[in-house]
Amino acid sequence: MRLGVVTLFPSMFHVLWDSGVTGRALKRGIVGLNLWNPRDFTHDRHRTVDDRPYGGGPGMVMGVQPLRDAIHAGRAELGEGCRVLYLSPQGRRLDQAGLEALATQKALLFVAGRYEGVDERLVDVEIDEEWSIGDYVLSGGELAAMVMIDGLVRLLPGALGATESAQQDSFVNGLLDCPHYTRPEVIEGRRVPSVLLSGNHEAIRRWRLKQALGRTWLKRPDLLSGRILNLEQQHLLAEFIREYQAEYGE
Ligand SMILES: NC(=O)c1ccc(NCc2ccccc2)nc1
Repeated sequence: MRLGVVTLFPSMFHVLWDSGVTGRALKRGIVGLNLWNPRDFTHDRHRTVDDRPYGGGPGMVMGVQPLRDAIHAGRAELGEGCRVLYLSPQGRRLDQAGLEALATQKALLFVAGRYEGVDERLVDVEIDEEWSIGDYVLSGGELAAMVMIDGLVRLLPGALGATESAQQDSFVNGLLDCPHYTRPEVIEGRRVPSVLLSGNHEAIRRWRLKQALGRTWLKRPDLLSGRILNLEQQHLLAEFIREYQAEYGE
């Protein structure tokens, strides 16, 4: 998959090369990442990248010509089939299903807005999809783009080692993750659940599934309302609820 970002702060993206899953995927060529900075497409002495809003008011808008030229350069490099995504609070709310849909694309060009955003006519003409990573305002679209890139890369074949893919599975099947434990066996008098020390892999699998179902029921019942549970899952969740209510009443 080929990725591109149009951003006034390209140095922010260097962390993607430094760390873990994304760094390895980039080194292995599983994913490519190119950056285009509108400031490199300015022609005035001050390399101006912002402009005043029509209608007045506080704040500035991203200047049209440098941004448009940067987007065109990115599109030219990534190929005409690339989808141009704009990060903004007005966009479609990102979730795992959204990441999975985007991961099927051959090339994505993220446009990271700064200031008050981008001229609406550029959004209409240049942007294919608008995405939001949550209902809050950030100083720019860069961190939102990095969140999406991290989530996307993990879904590409070969990006995750055997160990990391376990974590992916837990949420991919739409449930919250089960609890995790490591040494020492006792912390502040709290022991590791004995099933995890039993070596009984089938019992451990069922315990982890039961915990994932139970925690989803407790913390995010909305994730359960939209899905069918198979017989084993129904049984394990019922068992969790029975034990929970015996323990905590209500
Ligand atoms: N919730 C998000 O995904 C998000 C994306 C960008 C952003 N800030 C940049 C910007 C501000 C206003 C208009 C367009 C872009 N803040 C939050």
